[in-house]
Amino acid sequence: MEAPVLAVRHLSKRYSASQPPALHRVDLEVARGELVALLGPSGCGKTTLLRLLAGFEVPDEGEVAVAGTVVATPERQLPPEARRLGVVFQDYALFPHLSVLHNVAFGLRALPRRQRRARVEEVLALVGLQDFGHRYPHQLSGGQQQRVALARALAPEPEVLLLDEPFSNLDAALREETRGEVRRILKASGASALLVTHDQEEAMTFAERLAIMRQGRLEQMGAPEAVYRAPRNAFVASFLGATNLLQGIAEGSVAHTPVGPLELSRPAQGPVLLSLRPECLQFCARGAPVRVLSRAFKGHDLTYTCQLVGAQEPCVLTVHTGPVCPLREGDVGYVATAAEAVVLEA
Ligand SMILES: Nc1ncnc2c1ncn2[C@@H]1O[C@H](COP(=O)(O)OP(=O)(O)OP(=O)(O)O)[C@@H](O)[C@H]1O
Repeated sequence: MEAPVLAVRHLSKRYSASQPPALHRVDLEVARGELVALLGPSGCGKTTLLRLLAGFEVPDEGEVAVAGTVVATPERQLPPEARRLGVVFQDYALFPHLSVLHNVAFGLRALPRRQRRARVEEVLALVGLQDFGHRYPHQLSGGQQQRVALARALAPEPEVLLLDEPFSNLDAALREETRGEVRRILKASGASALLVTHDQEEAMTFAERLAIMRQGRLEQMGAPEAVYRAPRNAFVASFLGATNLLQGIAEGSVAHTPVGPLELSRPAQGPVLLSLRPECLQFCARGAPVRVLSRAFKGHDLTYTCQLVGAQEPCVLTVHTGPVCPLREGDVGYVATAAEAVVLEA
């Protein structure tokens, strides 16, 4: 099997002795041609990891290898420009006084003129901006500037692209469109990329694999659907989409919970913590009685927040339904489950 194009081993970084480490023994690999998203809440260490990869910080422990070459250890670091990494920043960081052509040619100064021209034309065509070479950044829309930044980063044919929250400056509609476009361009060019984001939907739609971080540690890695369906713990379950966390008592493949007996993702005995996604609960003619606390209509679906009636401990449930459901605030309905509950802690 081919070696990973990016390999991070046991990487740690602490900014000050009085603070917990910003990054603690992180292991992460990106395969050639793979799109990976690094996802986590604010302050979890995403930017720190990116800065260590790019060569803007020095690790305390561990190493970074790009295409089999070690580029950073605590003792020895290659300079950023020698790491064969491309970076697309949140604010694009285009040179305002240079035309699109010159922005894209910036990293190609070592190439002979004719080759440089050909490569610039090639990447501008790849991002669909072949007719914009003579414009300046301020004459472009946000989405177009983003594509210029991408073309500039791709031009020197980096081994891996690091994308630092690249869509966060775009408004919602443009963000989705640009994200799809950038993904298409990266797949078409066979690029390998690590996208840093705190946006779950962005990570899930963009990446083939997610790396979920919390407090400087990697919590779980896997394909978006696999992580969504089988989160390893309560943090991952709640961070990647909404979920209901329920206590229960397991007896083999079933657990007794405040919403009734639930089928389990794996057998367990005794006290368990379970995750049940809102779309796995349905309003039915029979089931656990709930009172509707709030109802949010979102066009294509509805989100209900409900309180279980008659439970010993207060129990609030989130339920997702299709766009048509008559239950209103204050109504009593009945919920039943339509899927297995995921065992998080047994
Ligand atoms: N230069 C620095 N000096 C001291 N502490 C820092 C420095 N940079 C980051 N930190 C701390 O390290 C931790 C991780 O920060 P980091 O910026 O890597 O997180 P992040 O996941 O990128 O957050 P965000 O999504 O808000 O950008 C935080 O507690 C932060 O306060």
